[in-house]
Amino acid sequence: MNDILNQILATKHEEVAAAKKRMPLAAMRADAESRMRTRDFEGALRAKIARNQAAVIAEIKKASPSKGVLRADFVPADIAQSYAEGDGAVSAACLSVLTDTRFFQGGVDYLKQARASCPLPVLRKDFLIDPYQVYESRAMGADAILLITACLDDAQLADFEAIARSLDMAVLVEVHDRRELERALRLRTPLMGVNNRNLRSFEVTIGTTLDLLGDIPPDRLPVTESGIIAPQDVQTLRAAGVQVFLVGEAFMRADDPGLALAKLFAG
Ligand SMILES: O=P(O)(O)OC[C@@H](O)[C@@H](O)c1c[nH]c2ccccc12
Repeated sequence: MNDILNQILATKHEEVAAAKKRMPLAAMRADAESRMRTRDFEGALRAKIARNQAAVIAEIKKASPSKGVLRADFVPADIAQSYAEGDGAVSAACLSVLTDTRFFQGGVDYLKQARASCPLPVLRKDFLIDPYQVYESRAMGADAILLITACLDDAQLADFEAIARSLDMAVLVEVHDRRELERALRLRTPLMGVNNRNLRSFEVTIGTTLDLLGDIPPDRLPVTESGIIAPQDVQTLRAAGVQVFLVGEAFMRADDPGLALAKLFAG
C-alpha cells in the first residue's frame, strides 16, 4: 500500500503540522475571514455553459509525479493571462493552480501570482487532509478548493465543505469510482469532479467519466478531470453531455497555453 497517494498524504501531515507551528489555526482562520470577497467559481462555469461553450478549468502545473517536469519555462502570471485571453471567443472559465511543492513543484506564491494577473476565479489544487488547509486556502486567495474523496472520510468531507461555504469558497469534490460518487453526492456542492486518472496506479481513461456520468443527477454539474489531450476526447465527452473540463498537461506542454486551449476546444 506504499503507493504515491499514501506518500503524498504522509508528507501532507508533516507539512500541516509544521505550518500550524508557523501560524496557529486561530491566526490562519482570522486571516481567511478577513479576506475580500471571492470570485464566483461556479458562476464562471455556468456563464460559459449558458453560451453553449465548454467551461474549461485551465490548470497551472509545473510537474507531476507521473510525468516529471511538464514545462521548464514556468511563469504562472503569464500562463494565467494566456488562459484568460484565449483566442477569439474561446478562453478559460476558471484556473486551477497546484500548490503542492514536494510532488508537483507548485507553490502558494504561484496561486497568488496567477490570481493577481487575471480576473478568473481560482481553484487551489492540493491534497487537503486538515481543516487548517481550508482556511489556509482562503487566506492565500483561493476561490475554490478541491476535496478528494479518496483522501477523506464522510465526516471530514462534510466538515471541510461547511468551512469552505462559510468562507464563500466553492467546492469541487473529486471521485474515481461509483462508491466514491455515492459519498460525494451527500455533499451540497453541485461540482462533481470525475478524475480519469487513478491516483494510485496513474492509469488514465476518459472511460471513467463516461462510466459514471449516468449516475450523476441532473441537479449536479459533472467535471471531467485529467487525460484530456486531443480534440477527439473533447468531442466524445461533449457528445455524452459533459460541459466542464479540467485540463493541465495538454496546455502545459504548449508554447502558448491559451492558444492550445482555444484549439482543443474550438468548434
Ligand atoms: O494534466 P491533466 O492530465 O490534464 O490533469 C489535470 C488535473 O485533472 C490533474 O492535475 C488532477 C486531478 N485531480 C488531481 C488531484 C491532485 C493533483 C492533480 C490532480
